Amino acid sequence: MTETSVVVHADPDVLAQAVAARLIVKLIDAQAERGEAAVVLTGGRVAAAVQRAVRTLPARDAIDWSRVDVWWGDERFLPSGHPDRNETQAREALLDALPLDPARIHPMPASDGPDGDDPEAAAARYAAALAAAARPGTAALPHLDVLMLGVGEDGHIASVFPEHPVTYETRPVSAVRGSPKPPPTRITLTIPTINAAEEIWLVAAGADKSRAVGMAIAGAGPVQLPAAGVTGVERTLWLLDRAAAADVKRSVRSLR
Ligand SMILES: O=C1O[C@H](COP(=O)(O)O)[C@@H](O)[C@H](O)[C@H]1O
Repeated sequence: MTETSVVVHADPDVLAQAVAARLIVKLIDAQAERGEAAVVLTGGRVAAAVQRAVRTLPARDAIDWSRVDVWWGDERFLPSGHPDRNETQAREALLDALPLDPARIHPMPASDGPDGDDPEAAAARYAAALAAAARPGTAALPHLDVLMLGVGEDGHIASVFPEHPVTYETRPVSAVRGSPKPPPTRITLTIPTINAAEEIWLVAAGADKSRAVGMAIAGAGPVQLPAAGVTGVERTLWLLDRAAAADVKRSVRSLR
């Protein structure tokens, strides 16, 4: 039975600190239970703030980072090291400061990677990497303890944009052409893959997110508002600051 909760924090800084603390505990618990942990990162401003907060929290040392797999929910299809790549952001904000096993860091391919400037081939390559990490006898995905998502002003999550054909995609990973948000070419996990994660955390801050967040929690259509279409296998958690939560009914908020 999946559980959905909405947790509201005072401001973006408190939100980032609280999500970082929550993520550290989640990874500690996953390692205690399974011996390893897997997190799916997202890009964007709140994600970067959370990543920086994890770096500064001493409790991060309670995690055996050599047994953490790091995946991405989406990527801007740009050359390796480009400052707008979600991978570059995460490496600078957090990953470069951690004793991770390089073999367990799984960035989405870059546009100057093994498939060149071919996002469909790059998406297929990432799907193959996910399948290769799946445990024998399970679906073509590894166990994903927590998958983090930002929420766009238009209600997009990862690189699944409203009314875009990718909202209907059933393959595990998709190229995205014609993204309404730059850059136009991206790679994304699709909704069915996102929904295979044990927990999904949607993290949003700022008044410009309030309309999309309010409509998604109220149950909008997932094609019109992709944030409305995600549900973790065990848990879906909305982690918001007060401004982003302005249009969320008080009756559905679990904490303030
Ligand atoms: O382009 C993207 O945007 C979303 C949201 O970013 P934000 O800065 O508004 O928080 C992000 O979740 C996604 O990973 C990224 O590619």
